[in-house]
Order: sequence, then C-alpha cells, then structure tokens
Amino acid sequence: MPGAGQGQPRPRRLPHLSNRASDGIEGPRAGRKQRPRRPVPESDTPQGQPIDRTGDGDPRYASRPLFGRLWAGYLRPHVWLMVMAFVVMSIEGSTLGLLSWMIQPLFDSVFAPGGETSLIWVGLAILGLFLLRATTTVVSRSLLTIISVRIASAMQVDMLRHILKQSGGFFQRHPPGALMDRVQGDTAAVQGIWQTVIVAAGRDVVALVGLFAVAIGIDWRWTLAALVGAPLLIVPSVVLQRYLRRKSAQMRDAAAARSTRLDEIFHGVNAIKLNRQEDYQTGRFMQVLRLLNRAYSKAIVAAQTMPAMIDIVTGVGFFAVLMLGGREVAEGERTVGEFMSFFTAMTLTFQPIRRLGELAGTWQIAAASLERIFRLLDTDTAETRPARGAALPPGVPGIAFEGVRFAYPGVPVLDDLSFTAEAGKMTAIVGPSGAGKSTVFHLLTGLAEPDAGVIRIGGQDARGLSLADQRALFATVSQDTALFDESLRENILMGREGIAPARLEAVLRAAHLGDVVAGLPAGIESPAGPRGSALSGGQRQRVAIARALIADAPVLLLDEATSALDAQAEAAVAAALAERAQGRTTLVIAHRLSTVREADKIIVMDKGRVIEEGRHDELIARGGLYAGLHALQFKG
Ligand SMILES: Nc1ncnc2c1ncn2[C@@H]1O[C@H](COP(=O)(O)OP(=O)(O)OP(=O)(O)O)[C@@H](O)[C@H]1O
Repeated sequence: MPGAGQGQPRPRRLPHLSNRASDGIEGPRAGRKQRPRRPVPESDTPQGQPIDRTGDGDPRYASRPLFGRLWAGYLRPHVWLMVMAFVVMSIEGSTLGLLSWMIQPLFDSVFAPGGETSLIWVGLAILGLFLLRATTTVVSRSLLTIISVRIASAMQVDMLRHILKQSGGFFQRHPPGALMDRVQGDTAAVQGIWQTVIVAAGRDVVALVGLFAVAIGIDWRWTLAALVGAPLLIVPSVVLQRYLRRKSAQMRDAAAARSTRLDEIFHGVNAIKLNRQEDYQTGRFMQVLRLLNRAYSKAIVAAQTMPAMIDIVTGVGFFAVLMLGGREVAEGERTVGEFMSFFTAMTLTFQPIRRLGELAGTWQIAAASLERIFRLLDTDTAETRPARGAALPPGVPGIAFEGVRFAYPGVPVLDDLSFTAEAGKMTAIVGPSGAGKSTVFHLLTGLAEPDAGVIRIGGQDARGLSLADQRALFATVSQDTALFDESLRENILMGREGIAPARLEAVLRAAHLGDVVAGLPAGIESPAGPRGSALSGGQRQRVAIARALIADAPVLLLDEATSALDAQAEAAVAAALAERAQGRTTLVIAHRLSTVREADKIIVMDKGRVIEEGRHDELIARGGLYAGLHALQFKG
C-alpha cells in the first residue's frame, strides 16, 4: 500500500491564479506571495478564454447607456408600479421634515408656561406621523419587491433564451458554471438596484427637500454653515466610483470562476476520487476563492468609503453650526426651540444623505453586473438562418455534402468533403478516430454551419431552411447521451405529447428497455438521476435510442448508437433500428465494421475527406483503408 500522499499528483500551480496565503486561505503552496498578473478568467479550463471583459471602456457600457437600456428593457413595463412606490416613498420621506418641524412648537409652546393644552395635540401629531411612516414602509417595500422579482425573472429568461441560441463555440468559451453565475449571480446583483434608486429618489430625496426647507426656513446661514464641507466630496467620489466599478467587475469574474470550478468538480467527482485529487482540487478552489475574497473586500471597503466621507463632512457641518448657532442662542438672538428644530432637521438629514452616498456605490456594483448581462445579450448568436425558412422537401430526403469545409477555432476538420446519402437507403460513415465523422452530424443538424460548400437536404440548400425545420427532419442517437434528472418517460418523450401508450410500449421493447423499466421500482416514472446517473451506460444509450425511435423523423442519424450494449442487446436493438430504417434515410457512424456490412453505401473518411466509398465487398476488394481496418478487426 502506498503511504499517504504517495503517488498523488503533485498540485500544480495555475499560471493565472495567484496563491497567496495572506487572505487567510491556505493553498497547497501557501506562503508564496504573488499578485495575479491577469484578470480572472471565467474558466480556468485550458480551452477557456476570458469572457468578454467588463470595464474595458466601451462607451456602450458606460453608466448612462446602461441605465437607459435597463429602463427601456426592464423598468418601463413596471412604470405604474414604480410611480405608486415613488408616491408612497415620498409620503414616507416627508414625515421626517414634518417631525423636525414639530420640534419647534414642542420647545417654544408646549414646554413654555401655559403650553399644557398643546401637549396632547403635538403628541398625537407625532404619533400619527410614526403610524403613517410604518404603513408607508410596508406598502412601499411590498411594491418594490414585486417590481424587483419581476425584473430579475425577465432578465433571467432573456439570458437563457439568448444562451440557447448560441452555437457550440460559445459554450466552449463560456463554461456552464460561468453561465449559471451570469444568469443567477449577475441578476441577483442587479436586483437590488432599482429598489435602492426608488428608495433614494422617493423617500430620501423628498425627506432631504423637506428637512432642508425646515432648516432654511429657520436660518439660511446656519444651513450654509452645515454644508460647508460638501464640496470636499466631489473629487474623491468620482475616483471612488471608478475604482468600485473595476473591483465589482473583478468580483463578478471571480464569482463566475468559482461557479465553473464547482461545476467541474461536482461533475467530475468520481474522476477526482479515483485519481486522489481531493486536496489538489480543494487547493485550486481555494485559489479562486482567494481572488474572489480579495476583490469582494476591496469592493465593499470602497462602497463604504463614500458614506464614511459623508460622515466626516457632516461632522464638519455640525461643528460649524454649533459655533455659529450656539453662540447666537447663548446671546439670546435665537430661541432654543429654533436651534433644536434646526438641529433635529440636520440630524435627520444624516441617514438619507448617507444612503444617497451609498447609492453611487450600489449603482457601480450593479453596473458591473449589468454590463456583463448586456454584453452577454449583445453577443452574436451566430444564427444566420431565417426564422421562417423555405418549405421542407417532401417525403424522405436524400443528403448531399458538396465541397464542405469546416474548422473548429484553430482546428481544421472537414476538408472539401463531398458525398451523397441516398433517400431511403442506409449510408455508413467509417474511418479513424478524429476523421470528422461526428462533425458531419453536427453540420447536418445545424449545430454548426459549414465555412464553405453546400449541404443539401432533399435537394434543398440547408441554409434556406429554418433550424427548427431542419432539426425536425432528424432523429439522432449521438455518442454523448444527455439525460435529465427527470423520469424515464420524460427523458424518452422529450416534451412530445399525444404519444399513445401502445406506441411507447413498442418503442421500449424495440430499444430493449422493456425489462429495464419493469425492474425499476416506479417503472417508467423512475427518475434517471442527475445527468442520467441512476442508469448504466448501456441503459442510457437505450433511452437515447428510444428517444430517436419515438421521434419518427424521416432521417435517422446513428453515431455509435449501440456501442455501449452487450452483444445480445446490440443484435436485438440493431434489428429494431434496421426495421425502423426501412423507408428512411439512415446515416450510421460505426467503428465496429461488422455493424455496417449491410449498408447500401459505406463512406470511408480520413482527415476530413472521403477517401473511399462503395459497398462492403467492393471496399474489401479494393484493399484500401477500409480493407485494412477490416482485416485488423477480424484478425484471427
Ligand atoms: N468542439 C470542438 N472544438 C474543437 N475541436 C473539436 C471539437 N469537436 C471536435 N473537435 C476536433 O475535430 C476533429 C474531428 O472530431 P469528430 O468528433 O468529428 O471526429 P470523429 O471522426 O467523430 O471521431 P471519433 O470516431 O473518435 O468519434 C477532432 O480532431 C477533434 O479534436
């Protein structure tokens, strides 16, 4: 038995993630202090590229256009609710001015000799003000909550819709964890902003207007003295806001990187355990957390600096008022009631001003998220297809690739590929791994578009078809069966309605799923588990086959459709698929050449080109790559 740690992969230091111990999180090589040189990528997977960076000075994402889009896209539909909230907030805000205004009669009439009769009225008035304040608070918060959850939901739905239109390259650049963080984290960060804005605009601005009206009414010189320090705030607040926007953007990037790490760790949990990578992965997670914590702390400190500066300026104002007003009261020029009323008004301005100071910070934090949301919504969906395409070819279509070229970013895959698959016939595609066989299926189903050349379906250039129409022509069993954490029934039907129970039964039998389903506690209603984890590999493949059979499409695409089945199940399922293939155009990708012997045509691909084609016997007789592969598989 190897000792602890022996044989464990040594934690590698990620080139782009620092490993500082100073943040209180010990990494695998804690103690080595190094600052990150590069911004945090949303993915730290090798192929992950930094997502469209925030804070790059693009004028479309400056504060004003951002707010304009927020207003036009999401706030305007709720304008009447917002007006109601604003009115209620204004009533709430005006109670403060009234309260300070009541102080003067309290001191100068009620507390003066003979003022006992006024006592009850002033007392009742103050009590009434507090009751009004309590009621308006509840009503306004309820309205604001309704508005904010509706807007956040609308944003999340828009983002999901847009993301679902993206092509494969997008999902390679933006890993699932980072996308989840955009949809959830960024909208949550933005969710509070309109609440803060309306509270500030309604309650706090109205409160300040009322309070300053009372203050100026008592003495405009005292008011000026109270505001003496205000100009000191202008420059620092501009600098602070820029800093805060930067830090908030870094914070969101780091939060996305954290989601990505967690997503990959939880999806790869068995691989992590089997390779004894628990410590290594925890170390990598801690590195991401460290960056997040650093950006978070800086953003919060910056956000709190503005109200702190307001505190100092307010202190200066109070001092000036005391010096000026206190002396005048002492010399009998002004009454104590006037001074107390002024002082109360000034004291009550303290919280609204502080909150307005915080508003700038809150906006910058939200703006960083808004920028990320709109950047995502602004990404080109790369969908060049018409929403309503040409009419579908009638009957069962044949397929033709004419000089098709295709490359994944930096990886040329198909090179002038031409072949035909006749309508109603079975065409097999074989060839070495990486030849581009599955890519042919991706192009056929519109998951990717060719860089050059034409794909014809039933003689029709596929570019003229809508994606939905094109995809409806195909039933696909691919190598990676995506199952959802829903029942087997839902996984097979995939939203199809009106399927007769007898037909479903027949499909289950054909896919060799009948016995599997019968053996499950809840039968076809049993859950497939997250990503189909409650099923074996072969069972998952059978579900995929059942899905394809129930789709009843004119073209069947089978990519290693039976590779995970045992010999007996494979023979039965292959027979069912062959039966289903009757009268349909079928394209089969297979490594096991025994499964394609009977194909009407076999296309042999290598390095993205067709190098041989014909029937099995012809290809064997030719003695080329196919014959070589065949000889290798049936050696002995
Ligand atoms: N999303 C992707 N991004 C970049 N390159 C990719 C991507 N998908 C596939 N490739 C590359 O394209 C080439 C062809 O892949 P494809 O899956 O079409 O091959 P294949 O012939 O089906 O292989 P196999 O028989 O192993 O399934 C491979 O070199 C692969 O590395």
